[in-house]
Amino acid sequence: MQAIYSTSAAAPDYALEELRKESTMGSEGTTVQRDIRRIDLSNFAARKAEITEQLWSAATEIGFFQIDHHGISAAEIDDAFALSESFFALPTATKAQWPLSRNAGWESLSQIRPSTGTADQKESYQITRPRMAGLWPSEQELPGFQQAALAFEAKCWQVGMQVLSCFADRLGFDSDFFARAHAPDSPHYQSTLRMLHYFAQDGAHTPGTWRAGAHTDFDCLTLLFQRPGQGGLQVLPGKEMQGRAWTPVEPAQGVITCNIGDMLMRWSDDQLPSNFHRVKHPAAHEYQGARYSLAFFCQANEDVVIRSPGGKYPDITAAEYLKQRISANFSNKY
Ligand SMILES: O=C(O)CCC(=O)C(=O)O
Ligand SMILES: [Fe+2]
Repeated sequence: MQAIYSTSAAAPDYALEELRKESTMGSEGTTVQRDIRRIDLSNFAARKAEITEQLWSAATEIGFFQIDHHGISAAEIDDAFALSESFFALPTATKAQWPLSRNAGWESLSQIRPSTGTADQKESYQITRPRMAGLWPSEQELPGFQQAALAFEAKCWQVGMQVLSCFADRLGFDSDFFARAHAPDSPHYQSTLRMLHYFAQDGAHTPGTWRAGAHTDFDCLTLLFQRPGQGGLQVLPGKEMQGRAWTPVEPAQGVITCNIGDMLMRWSDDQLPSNFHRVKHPAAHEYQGARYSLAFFCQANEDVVIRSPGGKYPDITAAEYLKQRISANFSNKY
């Protein structure tokens, strides 16, 4: 795979500070255990003030955290993984009918992170509601897929908006501010459900490659589902970024790992830090099989203007913001 970007002297001149930062993050670094906070969302309406305090301190101090009792059952998560596995089991020629464009459709070995300059060793299928014309498997190819995938996407949206409503309260916006900014019935909706399949490890990996190279997410908030036994995710807390000491996030049944993304970092005048994360190849003594994960990216609708309370950054529409980030990862895919 030809690298488009490298981290050498020829590194491109990125317009956004977020991209410049990312282009320096490709090195191996070290690993260190850190406590990963788990926040219980049960009885959300009655406990919202308490949950908000816990989310806010985890998000401002660290930038990633886990939630449980969030309203998506373990069985629903298992079903979503089964759906994703059935999709990736389709023949390559079938999946190639639905090529990725603007966060919708299928790609394989095509995402080149500014941090590494090499392609992630994975395939993914992304669902962005208004952009799916011609990109769904037919009922013959995968019966019930579209309906089940959209139902799961809607559940993720609900959870994402609950968490964001807590941040809205603390940022001085009204509680529904982010739900309006991510309104799913708008033609400008651009939140994305991403199914990911990291290939089984077949011998030693090519040096310099990653299952997913180090990056911060482009969005406001990411909900990430992992399968027990299929680890590899490592995170770097925003405030401790300079130390390059990565922390493994072990998968746990029913739990959602959450990241703050760059869009919300900007929207909060940097109060809520995004954090770098990556997916490493399994070590020789670890499970070598395929890894599946599911990510839901809360990305404000295209027509929404990102204007932070303190005005630290100039206004930018969510459309323009994502366009710059996606263009730096996928050549000609926006
Ligand atoms: O698969 C994972 O665990 C992480 C995926 C990820 O970080 C992404 O797609 O942005
Ligand atoms: Fe990510």
